[in-house]
Amino acid sequence: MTRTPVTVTVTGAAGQIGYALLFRIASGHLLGADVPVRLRLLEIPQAVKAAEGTAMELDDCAFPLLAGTDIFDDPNQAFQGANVALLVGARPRTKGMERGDLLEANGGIFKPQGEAINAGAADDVKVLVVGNPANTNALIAQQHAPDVPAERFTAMTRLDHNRALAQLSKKAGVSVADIRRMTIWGNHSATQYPDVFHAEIAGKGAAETVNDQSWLENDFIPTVAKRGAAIIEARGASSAASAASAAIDHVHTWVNGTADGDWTSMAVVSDGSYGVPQGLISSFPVTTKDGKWEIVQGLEIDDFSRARIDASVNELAEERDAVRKLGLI
Ligand SMILES: NC(=O)c1ccc[n+]([C@@H]2O[C@H](COP(=O)([O-])OP(=O)(O)OC[C@H]3O[C@@H](n4cnc5c(N)ncnc54)[C@H](O)[C@@H]3O)[C@@H](O)[C@H]2O)c1
Ligand SMILES: O=C(O)C[C@H](O)C(=O)O
Repeated sequence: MTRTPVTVTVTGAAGQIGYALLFRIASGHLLGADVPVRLRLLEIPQAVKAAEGTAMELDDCAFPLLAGTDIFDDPNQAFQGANVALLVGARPRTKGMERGDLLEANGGIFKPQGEAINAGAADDVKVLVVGNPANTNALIAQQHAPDVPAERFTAMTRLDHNRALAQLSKKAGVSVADIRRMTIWGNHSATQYPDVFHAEIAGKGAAETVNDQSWLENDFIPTVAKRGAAIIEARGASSAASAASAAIDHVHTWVNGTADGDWTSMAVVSDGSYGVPQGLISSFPVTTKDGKWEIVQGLEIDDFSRARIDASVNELAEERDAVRKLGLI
């Protein structure tokens, strides 16, 4: 193998998403089947031993693309030279706990991690925040990395996007591969707005094809938006394999590009598009090319969609104000 390995830092490596994620990164699903990777894992001191166990298993898989695994309990070391940073480690929401309660618990984690990325990551670093509340955690990290271009900080709504594809494909009796241009707007929370009004099924408008406004309003939107809570209720733990799979999809699409005529959903720093206040990390329809994303412009937003986008964006603004009050940004 002649190519220089890409350094991928994963936080929360000993957690349940970490366990579902690391093997797929090491086997080439994150960056491509010809791209060697070097893993740098970050855990809290109490979980380092468990991360070492996972690293032993990674060794035992004999992945040809895996150039090595190092484990740290210090963010400054873990993010050293990172080309891709997956910020997964956080406190997961447990039964009965609201996401808002997580702000204070998790905010403190993302400030030092942003600083460490600023200090030591590679010039081309791409950051994906998975740990909840993902959008606002990404904002905190981004605000503490002034030397890294803001557009390199993203948060994950790809799981919501994939959930929306799955629900629509079932309703329409088509494969997910037949659906294009799905959009998640706003926050990765129950206020998110999964929007099918620009989506297409086999080239035709998805909303017209389904032709069931009551299903869209009363079934599709709440099912997608509350799927995280439904998984917690059913499993007694938050989604892990599907979250890991979505993280792989997010970075793979960011690096390798969206298909012609299609887009994806990513929470990215707003430039004011669609009335989303500048600076908030909000989910938008985006295209990607050559490792860069762009917000899809010019979509018509009707009153139904406008109200839902505004509700989710208002929640993001409230979260931003709350972390500002806590001195986290
Ligand atoms: N954005 C999404 O779509 C999405 C989907 C599912 C889960 N999540 C979130 O992802 C996060 C991780 O979920 P999980 O199920 O893997 O949780 P988990 O509790 O199984 O694992 C979290 C891991 O993070 C570690 N950790 C805690 N603080 C850390 C720190 N400061 N630095 C490094 N590691 C740290 C913990 O030791 C633990 O091993 C949660 O916040 C969860 O809510 C997000
Ligand atoms: O922890 C959660 O809120 C659930 C998670 O974000 C999910 O969408 O599955």
